[in-house]
Amino acid sequence: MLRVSVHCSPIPSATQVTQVKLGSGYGSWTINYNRARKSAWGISVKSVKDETNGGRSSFSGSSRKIEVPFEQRPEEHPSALDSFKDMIAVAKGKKLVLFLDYDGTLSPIVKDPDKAFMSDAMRAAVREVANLFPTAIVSGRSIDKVNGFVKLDNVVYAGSHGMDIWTPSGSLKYADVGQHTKSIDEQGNKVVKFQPAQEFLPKVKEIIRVLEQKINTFEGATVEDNRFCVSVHYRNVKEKEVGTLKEMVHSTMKAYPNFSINGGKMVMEIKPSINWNKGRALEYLLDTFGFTRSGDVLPLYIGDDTTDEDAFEVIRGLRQGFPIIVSSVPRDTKASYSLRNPDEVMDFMVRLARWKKAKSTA
Ligand SMILES: O=P(O)(O)OC[C@H]1O[C@H](O[C@H]2O[C@H](CO)[C@@H](O)[C@H](O)[C@H]2O)[C@H](O)[C@@H](O)[C@@H]1O
Repeated sequence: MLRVSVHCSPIPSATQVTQVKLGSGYGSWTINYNRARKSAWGISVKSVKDETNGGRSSFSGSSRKIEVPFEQRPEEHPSALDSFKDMIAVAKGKKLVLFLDYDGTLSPIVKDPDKAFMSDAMRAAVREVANLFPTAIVSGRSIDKVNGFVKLDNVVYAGSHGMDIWTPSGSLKYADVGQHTKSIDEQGNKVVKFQPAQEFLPKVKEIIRVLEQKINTFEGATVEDNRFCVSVHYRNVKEKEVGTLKEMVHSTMKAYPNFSINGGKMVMEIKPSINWNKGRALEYLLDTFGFTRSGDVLPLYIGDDTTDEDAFEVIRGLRQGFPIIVSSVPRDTKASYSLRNPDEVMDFMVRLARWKKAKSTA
């Protein structure tokens, strides 16, 4: 008899995994979920024990992630492409505002963060929607970097996970939260910069210096300066060294109690511990776009990573709008819709633009 131990994140209730089937050999697994539960995602097989064989483990080593085909996507996160008609029916007569994350949303995830370029076709799609709807790019990167990738001047940018927002007008409503600085950009346009983590800048620079020295012993590890935040990348670090690298970062950061560490896609995101995130950035931007307390605004946020969840949560709280997760596998998320990858994001934007133009012509 084979007994399979499954590791789940988060830990499921006994009824959550309803059936486990083994395929031929130990490499093929089918796990059926209890779809009534929303959070049974991210299941991985930890071990297989053959009880006829003295209980010896037949599969060992690191746990194997089970990728559940998206066809099994629970209905509460339907495809935004398949649901397009329903979504535009809701959007009729309302004002759509677009928020787009960068890495993993507009550009595919690649090994080298400096080479996460977006395609020309994607840029054309973003330019097009931004001509039709107020559009913001909300990224964990520094504004300079994300601007360098996107290269569009008809969008507004929020970098450093929303801790650096550049808009034409700023929002006086948030004056007590952070500093507004007026300046002129390279094209000669007026820019108001909102930077609620200004005071942390010297410490951020210090953290970068310290971590850059310490990661030298970890081949493949890099530290990315995201201006008000720091990313420690371990995508290219040997698997067996990742744990030690993470411990090193956690122990280094004990000297900086005013900062927090969050996990992302093979990255540790270090951020000032202030009550500000991509969700609050979304609220700020809605305000600068002129939609505070507007009952007919529909924020549409597309993002792929953990820090985007704050924005999904805000949209859910507003009870109006579309939070969309980009993922090829089911995930535990606060999003209501899903798209599998940046190609689907592009298709979605193209359809959105086509719909808006057809509607305007009509
Ligand atoms: O908010 P985002 O725009 O999605 O930024 C989040 C982080 O994205 C980048 O890292 C991720 O993408 C890299 C390029 O594809 C990939 O190599 C890395 O493993 C991913 O974690 C960026 O480099 C980080 O600084 C951002 O915080």
